Amino acid sequence: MGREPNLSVDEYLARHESKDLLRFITCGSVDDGKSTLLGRLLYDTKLLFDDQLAALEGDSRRHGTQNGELDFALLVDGLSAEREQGITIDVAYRFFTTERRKFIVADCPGHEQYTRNMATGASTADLAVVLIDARKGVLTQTRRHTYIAALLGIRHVLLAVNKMDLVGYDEATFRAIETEYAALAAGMGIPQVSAIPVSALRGENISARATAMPWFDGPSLLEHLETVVIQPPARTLGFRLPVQWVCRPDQNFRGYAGPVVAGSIAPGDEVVVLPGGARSRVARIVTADGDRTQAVVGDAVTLTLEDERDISRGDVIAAAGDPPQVADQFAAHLLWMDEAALLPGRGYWLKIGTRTVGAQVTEIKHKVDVNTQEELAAKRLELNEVGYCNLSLDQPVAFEPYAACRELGAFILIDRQTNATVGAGTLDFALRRADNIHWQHLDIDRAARARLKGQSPACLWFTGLSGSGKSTVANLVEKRLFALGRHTYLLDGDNVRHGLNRDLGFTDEDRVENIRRVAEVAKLMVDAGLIVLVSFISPFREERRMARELFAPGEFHEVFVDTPLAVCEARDVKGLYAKARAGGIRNFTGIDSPYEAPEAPEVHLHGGDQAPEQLAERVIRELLGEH
Ligand SMILES: Nc1ncnc2c1ncn2[C@@H]1O[C@H](COP(=O)(O)OS(=O)(=O)O)[C@@H](OP(=O)(O)O)[C@H]1O
Ligand SMILES: Nc1ncnc2c1ncn2[C@@H]1O[C@H](COP(=O)(O)OP(=O)(O)O)[C@@H](O)[C@H]1O
Repeated sequence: MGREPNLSVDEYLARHESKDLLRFITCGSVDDGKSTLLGRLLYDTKLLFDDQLAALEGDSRRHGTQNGELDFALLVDGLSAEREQGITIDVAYRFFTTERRKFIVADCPGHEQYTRNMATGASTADLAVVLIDARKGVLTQTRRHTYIAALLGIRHVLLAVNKMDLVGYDEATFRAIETEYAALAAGMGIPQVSAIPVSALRGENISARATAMPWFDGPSLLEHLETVVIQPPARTLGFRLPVQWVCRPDQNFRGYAGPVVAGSIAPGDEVVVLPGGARSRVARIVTADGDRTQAVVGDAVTLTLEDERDISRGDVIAAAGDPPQVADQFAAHLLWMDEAALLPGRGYWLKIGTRTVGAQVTEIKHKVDVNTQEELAAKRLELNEVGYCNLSLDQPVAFEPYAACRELGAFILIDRQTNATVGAGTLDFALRRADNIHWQHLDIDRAARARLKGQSPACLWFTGLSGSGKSTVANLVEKRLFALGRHTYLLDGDNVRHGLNRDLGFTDEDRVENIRRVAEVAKLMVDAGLIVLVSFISPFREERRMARELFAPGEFHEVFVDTPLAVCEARDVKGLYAKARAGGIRNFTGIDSPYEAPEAPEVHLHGGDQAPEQLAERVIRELLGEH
């Protein structure tokens, strides 16, 4: 048992390579006796110490592509990519081993504020140990833990009914909890539950069978962990390999390296590369130990193909006869992990497999109360909340429903500005809505329209606090352009909010949608050949970036009307600042709603220092290129 001291990591890996690996998560709180249970388990099996685990992690990352099953990269990959992204979600991974199996246990705190930690641990786990205090029975947190485990695709639960010593090792108490929990788990789609009565404190039924509970003839907790058979999902998929990198050591060799996440492959097999759709056959399966005649799930290999194909990181190489679907719109569960709420319509990076694409949540169908599984209406998701959402990606990706394949069905969302992992989710199915809508080709194109008007279409995007002078300056600029014979249109926040956007208020999510719509309108108008002036507070950097990306390079000019809050407040033409200060308006920009100043605007106007005419002149010079 355990790891003999003085054994090098390489020797250790070699010796234990052949044993299979069980990843599990422990759910429960300190009060349930989780620490005692884990402590005892690790003590009884003479755990591998944490610093050695750290060394092992480092080592297996260096040797990462070798065919070893002991791929610790998985610990930091998948949903825990937040490490790469620079935020730490506290999940303690422990490693131990017995004669029969190797184990990785993710020990996550149990309270509701740690839901995201639990999800991180659960995302790579095969089994969950759910702890219950025999005196308390099934609690709200039991429901929550089971729901998160089920959401993250865990199909096996070991229900450890702990503190049996405190209920006199009473069988009826145990059976009642077992029955109640079985119904709960079945309702959440967990097919396999094994209940075991234990006393972590007394060591009853932990590694050795209990003597105090002769009525229980099942295995001890450790025996169960050592012997439980983890069934793969029902449908066995064809070959899938997400390309991690393209290996080109010289002109003669081009290999595609990555993990085999489903199926198997042999030289000569026909493959398709997705999302592009190119086809070829496998020429060689290359590993550090030489060529192979076959690669199967769990292997990390490098493939070469018979034909030269344009393949890059993020593509999926798949069995030609049984490929995954490709789509850009999905229904998905999403667990929000960031202090700042998820805002539908905002752009995030989405990472699935080895691919990263731009993405938006287009709609929150409902959020799910993690404690009761009640479905509630929601316009945003706060930290640790779960929502069922529609997702829209900027480009199509190859995917599998999470229930069929975790590696191609799990995704994370990354904030585009901070690079932090802000959400993690599971794809349910592709939405077919966009399939039958094609971009209509028009013979009169934007260049033709612009030529007729004799001007270069552009978007002048004014941003700044309320009262900063956006409308005043934009208005002057439009008059000047009009006098010069230019075709223009001014979109003003106050006006657009009376019509197109009359359904929107001033919450963060409504402002995101406000800006998204007006940016799309501005884009159409630029397409029509106009010089469009947009005058909206547009307080968030992310949405201004989104607007900018809708236009061709050089077409979008961000004009920051930088007037100090005190000046705007002193002007207070509409009396709104006074109202906001008095508490009469909530979410007022600059008072109790943020304004994120532009970092690199094309034009930076100091609205408190210069007259509107001078400011307008600077904008005209920027637009007409007379600097
Ligand atoms: N809570 C709150 N916060 C900010 N502004 C408020 C608010 N409530 C009403 N108003 C008035 O609405 C105008 C801003 O609308 P916008 O569409 O430009 O705002 S945003 O871009 O969606 O943030 C803004 O007009 P301007 O003064 O022209 O900027 C205000 O007059
Ligand atoms: N550069 C400036 N100097 C002095 N007053 C200004 C200047 N720009 C605008 N104002 C005045 O400030 C008030 C608010 O301007 P407005 O254009 O309505 O701001 P916004 O559209 O950003 O809310 C108006 O009364 C306007 O006359």
